[in-house]
Amino acid sequence: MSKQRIGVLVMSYGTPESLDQVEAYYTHIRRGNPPSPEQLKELTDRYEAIVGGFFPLRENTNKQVKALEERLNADHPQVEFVCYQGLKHAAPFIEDGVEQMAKDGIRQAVGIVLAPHYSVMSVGGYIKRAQEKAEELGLSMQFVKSYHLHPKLIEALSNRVTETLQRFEDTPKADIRVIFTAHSLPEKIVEMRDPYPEQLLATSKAVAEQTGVDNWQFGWQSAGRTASPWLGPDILDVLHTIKNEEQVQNVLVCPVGFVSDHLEVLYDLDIEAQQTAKELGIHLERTPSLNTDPLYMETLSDVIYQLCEGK
Ligand SMILES: CC1=C(CCC(=O)O)c2cc3nc(cc4[nH]c(cc5[nH]c(cc1n2)c(C)c5CCC(=O)O)c(CCC(=O)O)c4C)C(CCC(=O)O)=C3C
Ligand SMILES: [Fe+2]
Repeated sequence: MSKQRIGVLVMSYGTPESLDQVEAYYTHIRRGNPPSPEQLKELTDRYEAIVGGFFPLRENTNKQVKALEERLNADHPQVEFVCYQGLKHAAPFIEDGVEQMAKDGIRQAVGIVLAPHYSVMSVGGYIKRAQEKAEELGLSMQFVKSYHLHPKLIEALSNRVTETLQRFEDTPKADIRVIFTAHSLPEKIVEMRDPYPEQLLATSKAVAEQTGVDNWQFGWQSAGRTASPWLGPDILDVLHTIKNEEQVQNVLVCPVGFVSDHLEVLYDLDIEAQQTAKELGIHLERTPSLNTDPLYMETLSDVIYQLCEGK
């Protein structure tokens, strides 16, 4: 008898492949509205600032998907797991991934997003698109919605916090403010009783507990520049406030909402927040991204398998 075959749609944000694709990418994020020349230049400049217009998210997602497929098949040799990529704003799009599964004759499929926290505006959007395409093709799919408290995820993040605290050398731990961050979303999600802020706080609290960190807080980052308000306080404002009101001089930023090196980490934190910290005389460090951390791959493998087993 042949092995049971399960298709896994691994979804991620997506990034351009080259600088000339930035406009199409940005237009897609803006739901078909092309950016103004100023907006396009501003985004292109940010990509150029991070390692000279290289798009690390592309390679990182490729590596994560490959590592996850290997992990799943090593953990469960009785099943054949086949991973497909589905990106939100770049090719291969979410719909392309679902279509490829159907073409390959996949009968059982699950979907997961490379982002641990659920929001109807983020993960919810990925799932909706995959679900719609799957229904159109008569493929039945199940989805992992969040995995923000999985013990191996907490362990992976805690290891990074503990290791990065060493960079402050002789500074007592109590004098280092740990700031957990995630991508901001429009404030209206709060009225919608969206679980996103609560899940992010739960992850932060679990990591703080596991690392014995008492001096911590949460801050938002990378808010959109639109007329409607976004969740705050923003990390840049937090840096000003804690320096001016509490004389904090050492900050460790841990971006718990992101799992990969990309623009939000390499630009918004490493360039923009670092610049603000320098101006304020704050020593700022950031925890390394998870990327293909084996504990992160095990987290994904576990939650996918549990879903397949109906646990
Ligand atoms: C919740 C969330 C995550 C985390 C969860 C997840 O991973 O899904 C995330 C991740 C990412 N966001 C990314 C890039 C961008 N996001 C933008 C704009 C927006 N993000 C939003 C939300 C999120 N975004 C929202 C509500 C907007 C406003 C427009 C809209 O309503 O959709 C813009 C437009 C310009 C700007 O505002 O900066 C860019 C370039 C990249 C890729 C970076 C790279 O290429 O290296 C990544 C991983
Ligand atoms: Fe974004």
